[in-house]
Amino acid sequence: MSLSVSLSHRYGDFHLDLAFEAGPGVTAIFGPSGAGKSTVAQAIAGLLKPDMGRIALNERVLVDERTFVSASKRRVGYVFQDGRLFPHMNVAKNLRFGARFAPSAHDVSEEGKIIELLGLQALQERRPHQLSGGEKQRVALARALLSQPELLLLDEPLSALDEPRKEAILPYLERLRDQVNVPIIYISHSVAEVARLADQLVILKAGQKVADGAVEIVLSDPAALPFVGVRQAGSVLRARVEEHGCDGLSQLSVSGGVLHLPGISAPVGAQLRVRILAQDVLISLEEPHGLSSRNVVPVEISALRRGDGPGVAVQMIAGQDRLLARITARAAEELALRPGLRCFAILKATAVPRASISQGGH
Ligand SMILES: Nc1ncnc2c1ncn2[C@@H]1O[C@H](COP(=O)(O)OP(=O)(O)OP(=O)(O)O)[C@@H](O)[C@H]1O
Repeated sequence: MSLSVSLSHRYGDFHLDLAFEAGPGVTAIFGPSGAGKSTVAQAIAGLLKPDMGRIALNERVLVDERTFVSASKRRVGYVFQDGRLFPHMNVAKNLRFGARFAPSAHDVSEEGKIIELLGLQALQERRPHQLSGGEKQRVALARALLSQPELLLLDEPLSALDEPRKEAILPYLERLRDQVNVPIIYISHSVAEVARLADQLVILKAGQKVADGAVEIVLSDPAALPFVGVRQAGSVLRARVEEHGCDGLSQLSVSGGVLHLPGISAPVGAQLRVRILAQDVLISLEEPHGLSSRNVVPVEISALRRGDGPGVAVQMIAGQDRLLARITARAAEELALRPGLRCFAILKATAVPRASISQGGH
C-alpha cells in the first residue's frame, strides 16, 4: 500500500503546504494544535477540497487538478475524536451501518474477528449513551474497519478520553496495527502515543512538514527535539523479554546490550518497544562501577545539538538502536563530547513507566 499526499491549502493566514508518502503500518501525523493535522486528514478523507494538490491511494488518484473522488467513494475509514456513533442505534446496528459501505459482502468470520479484536462481543445491544468513551471509540474503529477500507484514518481517536481510558484502548490499537492488514494514518499531538503506535512519523509545524521518516529515527534525531518538546523527547528501542526476575525486574535484550526494567507483564520471548526519555539518560566516559543503576549500555556518540537554553541533545548509537540524551551544555563541554566518542549511557530503571513499554509493532 502507498498513500502519496501533496497539498496546498489556505485558510486566511494559515497556509498548509506539504508532501509526504505513507507506506504500510501506522504513519503518525504529529504536531501542535493548529499545525494543520486535521486539515490533512480531511483532505485525505475527501471532506475538504484542497486549493491545490494530489492525493493517490494505491495508485488510484483521489485528488488532482481534474479529479476529486467523493468521500464515500474513497475507501477511507475515518474515525473522529468523538467517535460519532448514531445515538439511536445499538452497537450491532452501528456496526452494520459500517458494513453497508463495504464493496463486497462480509465473511462472517472476518466480521467476528473484528468484533473480537476490539472486544465488542458483550456490548452489541447497548446504545452509545450506555458506553464509556473508550468503548465508543472501539465501536467507531470496528465500524470503520467493517467498511473494508483501504486506509484507516484515525483523527486523535484518544484525545477525548481520560488517561486510564487511553491506557485501556491503546492495546486494542496495537492489536489492530499488528493483526489487521489495513494501513493506518494516526493523527496525534501526543508523543507517547506516537512512540507506542507509529512505524512512520510526519511532523508538522504551522502547515509545513518539518521532519519525517521511521519513528525510531525521527524521535532520536536531535534536530526534531524542538518540535517534539524537551520533556517529551526520547528514543524508541526494540527489545525482547529474556527473563522475569523474582524481584520484579525483567531482563530485556536490546541490540546494544541488556536492560533491567520493572513492571513488564509480557511473556519471555515477547518483542517490545521501549520509549526512553532523553531526560532520563545520563552519559559517562568510563564504564561506571559502584552505581545503583544496572542499565549501562556502551554507545558511540553520533550527533550533538545545542538548544536555545542550557541543554544539549546527544544522539548515541547503541547496537542497531539510537538513544537520545538531554544534558546540560556545561556537562557536554566538560566531558568533551563529540561525534565518534565511545562512552556509556546510563538509564535509571524506574524512570521508564509502564505506559512507555508496549508489545509488538514489527
Ligand atoms: N474550516 C476552517 N476555516 C477556517 N480556518 C480553518 C478551518 N479549519 C481549520 N482552520 C485553521 O487552519 C489551521 C489548522 O487547523 P487544523 O485543525 O488542521 O490543525 P490541527 O493541527 O488539527 O489542530 P488541533 O490539534 O487543534 O486539532 C488553524 O489555524 C485553524 O484555525
